[in-house]
Amino acid sequence: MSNRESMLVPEATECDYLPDVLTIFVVGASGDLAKKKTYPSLFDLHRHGFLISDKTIICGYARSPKSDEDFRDQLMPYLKDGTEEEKKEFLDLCIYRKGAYDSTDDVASVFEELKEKEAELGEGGKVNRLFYFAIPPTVFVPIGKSIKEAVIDRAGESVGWSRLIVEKPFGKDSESFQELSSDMKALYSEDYIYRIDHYLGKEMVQNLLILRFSNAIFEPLWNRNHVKSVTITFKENFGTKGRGGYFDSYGIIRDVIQNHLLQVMSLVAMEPPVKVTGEGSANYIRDEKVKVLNCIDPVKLEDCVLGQYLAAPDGSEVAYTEDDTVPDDSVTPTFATIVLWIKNPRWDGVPFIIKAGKALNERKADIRVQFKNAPGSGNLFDGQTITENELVMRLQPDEAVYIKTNVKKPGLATKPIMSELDLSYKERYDVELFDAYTRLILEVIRGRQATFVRDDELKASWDIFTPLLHQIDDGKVNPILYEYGSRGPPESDQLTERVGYHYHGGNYTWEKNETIGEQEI
Ligand SMILES: NC(=O)C1=CN([C@@H]2O[C@H](COP(=O)(O)OP(=O)(O)OC[C@H]3O[C@@H](n4cnc5c(N)ncnc54)[C@H](OP(=O)(O)O)[C@@H]3O)[C@@H](O)[C@H]2O)C=CC1
Ligand SMILES: O=C1O[C@H](COP(=O)(O)O)[C@@H](O)[C@H](O)[C@H]1O
Repeated sequence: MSNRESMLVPEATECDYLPDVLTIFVVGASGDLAKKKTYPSLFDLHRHGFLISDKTIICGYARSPKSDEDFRDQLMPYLKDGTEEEKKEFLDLCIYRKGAYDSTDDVASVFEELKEKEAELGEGGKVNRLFYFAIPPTVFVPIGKSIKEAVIDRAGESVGWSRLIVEKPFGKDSESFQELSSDMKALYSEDYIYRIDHYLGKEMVQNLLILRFSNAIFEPLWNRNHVKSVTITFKENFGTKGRGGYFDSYGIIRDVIQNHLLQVMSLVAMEPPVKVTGEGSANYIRDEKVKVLNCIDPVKLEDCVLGQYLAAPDGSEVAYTEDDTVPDDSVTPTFATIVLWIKNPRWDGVPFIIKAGKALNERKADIRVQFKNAPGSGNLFDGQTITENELVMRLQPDEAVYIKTNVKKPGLATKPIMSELDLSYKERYDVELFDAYTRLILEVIRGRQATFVRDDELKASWDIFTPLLHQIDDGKVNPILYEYGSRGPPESDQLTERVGYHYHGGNYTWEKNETIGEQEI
């Protein structure tokens, strides 16, 4: 058995749902998300043995008419990696039915057919049902109501669990979130609902709690006495790429900061939960995330820099406002650096810097914990440069954890240089890292809610950003313009420096698998 297989198999054997029939009902199956993420992830689960052909029904549901064959042809180009035979076997499981989202009758009539299939496959055994909402939030409640009346309320004794996966955006501010949340709560209790934030499914984000709490070396340092700043960065080297219509009414804060990056930050900053894995851990973890979010004051304008991208200097890329789907006078930010302050005994005074932008110089996401300088090091080393240690966890591309550390430059001189303790995943592990969606759908099937966002977490996160978002929506803040392909507005570096982040600049170069410099005597 290869290393790759050995890392997969124990997971498959943990799946106690496998003997039951599983019906997956994908609402919005004709849409972009379903094609690009939901179905490819279901395919991944199927070809790795997490979904069993003669126990699984996958039914797509949306308003447009389509035959099963047409639907399968549309999915085919999005299925990557597997063999043609694996693709065919998976697509044979996928059927498509048309219906309205607000029609209990339409959903009921599809389920009449599905119940027959379930009975055929189940041979009297148990049936579980997963409903995936790959739809805009405006239709969460209508389809939620139709499913409840047509399926959940009429579930017979053979039905085991029913679970709902819902996708962001969960509102646009505190008020719209509350409205959506109370409408959904009137239909479903919290244990039915799995709110996806795909950043929680990324390998390195899943690694955070293990790294923090299973190593004796980190937790004693993880506080205001030793940490100087924490930076969470998200950069994309492309613009809104035709998604300007959606993006313009959201902006970068609603698009990635209020959700993905704040989720990552709450895992970095929270107190240890009662349990990280096993029985009860989902609520223990989420309790701690909410607590830390509730210690953050709403963002003040002076703690943020907003930007919007211009065209590329060589003319190869157009400015944000030149996108046909964006109004010419839009002031929607495509870049933001925001400093958050956690008012609790662990973090009081430590800046948590969240930086996110589109059309920048590179694509990357990372977490950077910068530690304070070693006490007395200036004197000990005769004024030679000693730089602050940094623990960096790179989420993408190329997952890595490295600690920037001062060591003696190899050779005869006694000169400190910055080097790294380096764990690069590609070099260390021969294992397929699954897409975040694949991982998260499997977690839903296993009934593990820890990596899904609870209602009260969302409330707390909207409360942090809502006053700022309203100022932006009211046109009270003009973003600073930056060139496509740059690092964003220079004011961002000025802000991070002002709050205490120290950029090491030319003191450090990473030279993969190469020797460092000339030997000094
Ligand atoms: N295992 C591995 O794969 C390892 C890879 N490396 C690589 O080595 C390189 C250097 O690593 P590292 O030192 O961690 O990261 P960088 O030097 O790229 O950046 C460090 C931080 O400084 C910021 N920054 C960059 N330029 C400026 C500036 N002019 N003023 C203020 N802030 C600035 C960056 O912000 P911003 O992102 O916004 O530009 C980033 O947050 C990277 O490419 C890294 O991937 C290093 C160690 C191990
Ligand atoms: O949710 C979103 O995330 C993507 C970035 O996801 P990643 O996994 O590729 O980092 C972002 O491009 C998009 O604008 C946003 O809506």
